[in-house]
Amino acid sequence: MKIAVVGTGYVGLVTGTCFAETGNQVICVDIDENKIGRLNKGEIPIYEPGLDVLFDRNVAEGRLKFTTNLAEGIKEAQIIFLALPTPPGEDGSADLKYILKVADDLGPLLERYAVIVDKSTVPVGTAEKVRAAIAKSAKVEFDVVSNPEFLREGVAVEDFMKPDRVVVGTNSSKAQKTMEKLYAPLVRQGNPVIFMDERSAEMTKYAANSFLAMKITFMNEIANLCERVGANVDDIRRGIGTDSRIGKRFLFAGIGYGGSCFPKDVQALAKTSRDYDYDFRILNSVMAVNEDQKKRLMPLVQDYFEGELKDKTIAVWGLAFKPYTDDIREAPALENIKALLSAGAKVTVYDPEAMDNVKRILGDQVTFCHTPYAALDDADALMIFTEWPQFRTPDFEKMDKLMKNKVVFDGRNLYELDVMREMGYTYYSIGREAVLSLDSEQLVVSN
Ligand SMILES: NC(=O)c1ccc[n+]([C@@H]2O[C@H](COP(=O)([O-])OP(=O)(O)OC[C@H]3O[C@@H](n4cnc5c(N)ncnc54)[C@H](O)[C@@H]3O)[C@@H](O)[C@H]2O)c1
Ligand SMILES: O=c1ccn([C@@H]2O[C@H](COP(=O)(O)OP(=O)(O)O[C@H]3O[C@H](CO)[C@@H](O)[C@H](O)[C@H]3O)[C@@H](O)[C@H]2O)c(=O)[nH]1
Repeated sequence: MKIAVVGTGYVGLVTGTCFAETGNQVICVDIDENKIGRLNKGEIPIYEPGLDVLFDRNVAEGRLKFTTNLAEGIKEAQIIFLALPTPPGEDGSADLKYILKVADDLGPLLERYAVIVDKSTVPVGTAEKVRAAIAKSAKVEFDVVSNPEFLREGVAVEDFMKPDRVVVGTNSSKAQKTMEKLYAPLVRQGNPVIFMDERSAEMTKYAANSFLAMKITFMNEIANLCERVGANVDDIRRGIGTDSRIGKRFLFAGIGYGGSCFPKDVQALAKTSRDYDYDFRILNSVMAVNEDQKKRLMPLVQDYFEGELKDKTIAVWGLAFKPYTDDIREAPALENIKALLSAGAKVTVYDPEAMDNVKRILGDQVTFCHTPYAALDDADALMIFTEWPQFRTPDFEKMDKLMKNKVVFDGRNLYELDVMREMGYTYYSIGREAVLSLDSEQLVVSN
């Protein structure tokens, strides 16, 4: 089939590349000339494992093309994906200006029937707005369907090519047939394409992300309680995750969820609820708890250094909001680094992929290091924010020689408590040890 993908960011690029891989002719459109220039030179602007192989093959075989010209991109398309940003507005609602602008532009350009697909995460009612915007000037028949995307960054290709499920919202049998044909190669593994009305499809995406954010937040609260009652959240995770009704995934306590999706989508669903006069109380708690969780380690750092961080050097391992991505949107590391800097600390950082993105924000306020060990040179403490695999089994002896103090504040629970204790490290993690002295704001964890 002939496909256009409008918006060549994370989702657009993966969608375009994967549909080219299943034999379609794909043109990706973006207004960012620099991005399209790089893509036309064969450069992928994001770090996403496994994307390069598919990208190179499909570009080389002529199935994947790029343009800044919307008219040229959609000219022959049977399906037009909108993979455009939906950032939070000031009131938390998803800002639809990018989507509705493209919808306005599309109307006069459509020359034949096409299925316009909302791939972006959009609130209930958006498909109707997109339809109305296109209809203002369209001279041909078209359908608008909702097809939310569930891929995770870092494993996006795998998620896209082997989806747990595909959700499509439409009342048009013609559009349904087109979407069935498009997704047939991806759902052969036995996972379904679930058809429903478009409002339910739009809600499904927010329900999925909010549920997962809630699941993580629940475990973060269990972790906080573990520190008070003297229990270990890792054991609780194993103890409850083996119950198939609960499931093992997304139960890892840590320094709070981040990324470009959970924070904004939970906010947007809360806003939709308010718009419909419904007080979605769980969502409000999820947001409030996550804000606190991101700050969970700072009181421990302050306490350890008796409030005196001035001229202390704090090494930071991990900047990306999670491993296998260079994405730093809503990354807990950033907020913590800013807190360290404003307390007067010097900060040395290492991340295998995300340092260039952080340089654009923090410039020379922190020292960027080429290895994790270089960041530890003369450091008074180490803080960990991302569970990159290389941080899991470091050379502790080497660390010992480099660091001034053997102190680790770990927001991802990477190391065994007894191993750290045996090696003489002072080790703080999330929800795994009893609290010795309990002042509601300034927790001191035993080690
Ligand atoms: N990133 C993810 O992991 C993920 C996963 C599932 C769903 N989503 C949702 O998908 C949507 C897109 O997310 P993303 O992370 O790919 O966004 P992104 O910001 O990485 O990319 C969006 C792209 O759209 C382009 N763009 C803006 N206006 C345009 C226009 N008028 N014409 C053409 N291109 C235009 C931008 O230049 C940019 O390249 C969002 O709604 C997001 O919530 C994201
Ligand atoms: O047990 C866990 C799992 C995740 N996280 C954190 O949760 C955040 C989000 O992680 P993840 O869901 O893996 O990353 P995303 O790429 O943001 O993917 C989410 O957001 C996408 C955009 O909507 C959806 O498509 C995906 O299905 C959904 O998982 C990150 O900060 C993780 O560190 C935890 O703290 N504990």
